[in-house]
Amino acid sequence: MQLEIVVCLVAGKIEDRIRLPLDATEEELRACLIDGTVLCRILNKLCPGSVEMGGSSDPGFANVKRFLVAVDELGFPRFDLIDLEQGSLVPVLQCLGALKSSFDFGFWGENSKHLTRTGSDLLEIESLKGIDRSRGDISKFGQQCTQNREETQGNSVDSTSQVTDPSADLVHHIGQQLKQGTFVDFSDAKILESIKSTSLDNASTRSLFNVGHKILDDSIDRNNGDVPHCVAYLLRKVMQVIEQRFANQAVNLRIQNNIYKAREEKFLLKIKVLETLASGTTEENEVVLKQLQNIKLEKFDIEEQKKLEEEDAVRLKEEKYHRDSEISTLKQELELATSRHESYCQKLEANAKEAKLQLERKLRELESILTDSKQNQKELEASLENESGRWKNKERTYQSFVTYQSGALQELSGALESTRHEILKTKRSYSEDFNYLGLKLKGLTDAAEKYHAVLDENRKLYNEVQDLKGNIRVYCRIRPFLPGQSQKQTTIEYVGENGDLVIANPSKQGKDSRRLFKFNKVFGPAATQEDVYLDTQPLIRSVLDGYNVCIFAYGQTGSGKTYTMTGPSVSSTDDWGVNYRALNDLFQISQSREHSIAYEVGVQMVEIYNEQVRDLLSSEGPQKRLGIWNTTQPNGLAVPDASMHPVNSTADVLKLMNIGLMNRAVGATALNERSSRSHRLYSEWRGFLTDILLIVLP
Ligand SMILES: Nc1ncnc2c1ncn2[C@@H]1O[C@H](COP(=O)(O)OP(=O)(O)OP(=O)(O)O)[C@@H](O)[C@H]1O
Repeated sequence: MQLEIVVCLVAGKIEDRIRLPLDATEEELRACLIDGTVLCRILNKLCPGSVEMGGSSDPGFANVKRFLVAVDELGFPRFDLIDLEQGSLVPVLQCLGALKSSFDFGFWGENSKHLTRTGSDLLEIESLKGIDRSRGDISKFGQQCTQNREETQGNSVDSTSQVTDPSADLVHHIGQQLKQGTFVDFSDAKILESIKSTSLDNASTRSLFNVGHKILDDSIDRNNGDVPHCVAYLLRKVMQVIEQRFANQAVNLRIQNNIYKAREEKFLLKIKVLETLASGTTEENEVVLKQLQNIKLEKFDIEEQKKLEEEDAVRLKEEKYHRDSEISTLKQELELATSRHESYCQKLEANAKEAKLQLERKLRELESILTDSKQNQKELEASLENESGRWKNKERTYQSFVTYQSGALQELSGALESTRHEILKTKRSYSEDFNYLGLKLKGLTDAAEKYHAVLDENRKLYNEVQDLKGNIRVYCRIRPFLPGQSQKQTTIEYVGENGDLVIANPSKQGKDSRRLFKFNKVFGPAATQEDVYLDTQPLIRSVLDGYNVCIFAYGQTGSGKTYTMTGPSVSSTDDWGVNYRALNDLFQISQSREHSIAYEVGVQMVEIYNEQVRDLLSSEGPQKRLGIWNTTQPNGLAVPDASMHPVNSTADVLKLMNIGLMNRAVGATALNERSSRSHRLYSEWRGFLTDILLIVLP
């Protein structure tokens, strides 16, 4: 393949042939085009006079610069000088491709027609499209040219239509994206990029119409009536390119028209000259005739050419008419699409506003949540810090504790070792002592046996002393006047140390006006609870030695029986009466003897009222009567039928007494009426015995 064909193609005739081999490299092509002469010639042949060409001796790249200025003015894609100098040749080839495309379209009028006749050469330019533009592979370009030549040999103008259109890729690309709906997602910048990358300006007008149709067909196929913004933009771009081309074409037609008019005037002038010559000499006429024949021949050629051009003009007009109608249809569709697109845009804007509001609301919510979270985080961090501080303190404490313990352990193990030695030593001495003590123990056992015998003797003697003191002892306690009785006259005239008591009876005269009573001891009004108990205490030991003991209080109502036997209050031990003190001693002595003797203590609580005996601790209730009180019965005051309750401490007795007292209160009737035999004994002295309490120890 030779580049000269490119030159021939656009120049119409071969001048300054520059030969390039078929497998020309990129550098060979660059060397061919570098001075700009070839480029200027191509452009001048396409559009005569569009570039003023300097000589090949012009300094620098003057011709290239002129070519680029002219290309800019004509609205073709350009390339930079640097591309031709050392960069990629792809932009250069794209520029030539655009020139060729405009040629296809017949944009260049006369020249284009000339060129269309050189169909095979045209294919060489077509082969420019065969270059892998992205890689600028020139060798491929050569092979493609050869291939195209072979394929299209014998074909003329029509073969151009079979050659791949540069914008076919664009149509296919746009169709694919419309089908996939990916255009909808494109931004304007992306669409622009896409349009640039697919060389919309280089596309043929037919292809641009195809693009328009494709967009509209796909828009109808998609059935939703909406034309995406980017598609509308592309459509507008296509329309602009087509309009620009038609405008350029109209300008060109006007230029050609002017050229034709000038030529016509020139021919008319020539005809006039010929007519003038017709009236001249024969020699002159022969010369003129020869010239005339030449002119006729020339005229015939011109007429032929004119006829062809007229046909072209008609064809172009028709084509223009069709394209005008297509343009108006496209414009209408474009307007429709624009209005749809605007409404779609408005809808989108409304949606976007709503979405923005929602997002702002969500953002506020999220911000508040974030603030809360930060607060929580701070609190958690603070508590974590406290906790970790606490745990560190604990750790330190435990650490020191462990250190201390391990020290103590070491000490203990040392002590254990020494103790072990000590034990062994002690064991040895113990066995020695044991043998020694065994002997001693035998002596002690003998002594203990003797001691028990002595103890029994002692006990016997003690109880004999108690007997000697009297089996029945009667004590008298004088109750002090109660509050409010201070004005009362006392009936006690004399209290003897030996137990004598003289009572005065003011109602009687003479010898009967006073009477002497003899007791074991008389306690005065100032005697304490302890004083009263001291005489009773030795008898408690006799109880534990197996003797029967009975302590009871006898006296008129209000004489102080309960006070003496129980006490005014239980809370203070000083107030305790005979009962509590006796029980306390009973348990103390029994505990002190527990190693040698086991005692069982039981409690009965009965009430004798109107000679009727009632069991106050009976499980059958306080109303249970045990029979008639009879002082002559063999058991004396003991009541074998009353229930017995085992006790181990004074507290147990107190509990039982509370129960008994409660039962007594529940069962008591007509307490005020007293007619017991005992009362009758002292009825004679009732009036003046109210301050006397008898304590009887049988
Ligand atoms: N030695 C005393 N010192 C001070 N107050 C006493 C003394 N003896 C009795 N009293 C008081 O006299 C009042 C009557 O005493 P107490 O209830 O003991 O009589 P009682 O003989 O038990 O009467 P009853 O037969 O009606 O039960 C009580 O208020 C008591 O505190």
